[in-house]
Amino acid sequence: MSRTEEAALSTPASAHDSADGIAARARGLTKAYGSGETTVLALDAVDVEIARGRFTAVMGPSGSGKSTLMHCLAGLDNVSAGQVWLGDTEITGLRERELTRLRRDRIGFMFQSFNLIPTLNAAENITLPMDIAGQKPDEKWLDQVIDTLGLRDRLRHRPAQLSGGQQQRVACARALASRPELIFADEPTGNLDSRAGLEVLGFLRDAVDQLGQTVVMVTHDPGAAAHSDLVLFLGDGRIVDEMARPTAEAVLERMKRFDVIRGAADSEED
Ligand SMILES: Nc1ncnc2c1ncn2[C@@H]1O[C@H](COP(=O)(O)OP(=O)(O)OP(=O)(O)O)[C@@H](O)[C@H]1O
Repeated sequence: MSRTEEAALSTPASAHDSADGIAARARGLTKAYGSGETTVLALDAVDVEIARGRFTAVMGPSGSGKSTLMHCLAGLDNVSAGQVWLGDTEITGLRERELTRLRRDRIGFMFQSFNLIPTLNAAENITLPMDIAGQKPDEKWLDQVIDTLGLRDRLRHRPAQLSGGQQQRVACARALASRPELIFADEPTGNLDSRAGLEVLGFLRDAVDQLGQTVVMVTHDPGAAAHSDLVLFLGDGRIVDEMARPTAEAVLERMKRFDVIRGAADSEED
């Protein structure tokens, strides 16, 4: 392991927050679905920067554009207008093959459904994306991820022999295994009971604080968002607010204001 890598492993998140510490960026990001009268503007000229080495949560009412934002930032979906960069690479305009390689090499994904392969054990599931890509895992890094996630004594177990929380931890380790520049997590606690959910949030937090990773998490849960460094609030396809060092109470209060606006709009329609 190089000195820089060693330093990155032991450097607190704040030290990663340098002027050039932008993991992903969008300018004028616009995404429309459909055409003509049925067009839905899911993202409306969004400007956003995702700080490197930080944990960012994305919240907002249902249909506000959270998943679309995540998909466009991750190059999973093409944009209608605007530009997206991953680090210094502009991904808007890349061909599908280049995008696939970029996603594989530089991005980790965690979804609500763990997407583990039932016939493979935990260790095999963790390294599967790298095996498919023909990459050799950095064993020291992998060891650290496995220990941080407390999976050492579960590596030979198949998904069916693991609890929901343990399965999500395996999915978390899989997302971290190739040491991606950016991890996108879409409702990673959505299918877990509150204890297992808390565990996974703790591990995402550790991935940022102890491993220097960058995490972007879409969530509906103010308690989950409280584990992040910064919450971005989306409303009708725009970033309408942000909150640093969030608490569950403050996030809940902010979310209630969306309900008030929605309630007023509904009564106008009546
Ligand atoms: N494939 C699609 N075709 C048409 N409209 C879509 C498509 N995907 C999303 N939309 C619309 O775009 C808007 C934003 O959707 P998106 O899934 O990003 O919202 P969200 O904030 O993630 O919602 P939720 O919290 O309910 O998951 C919604 O109005 C949705 O109906």
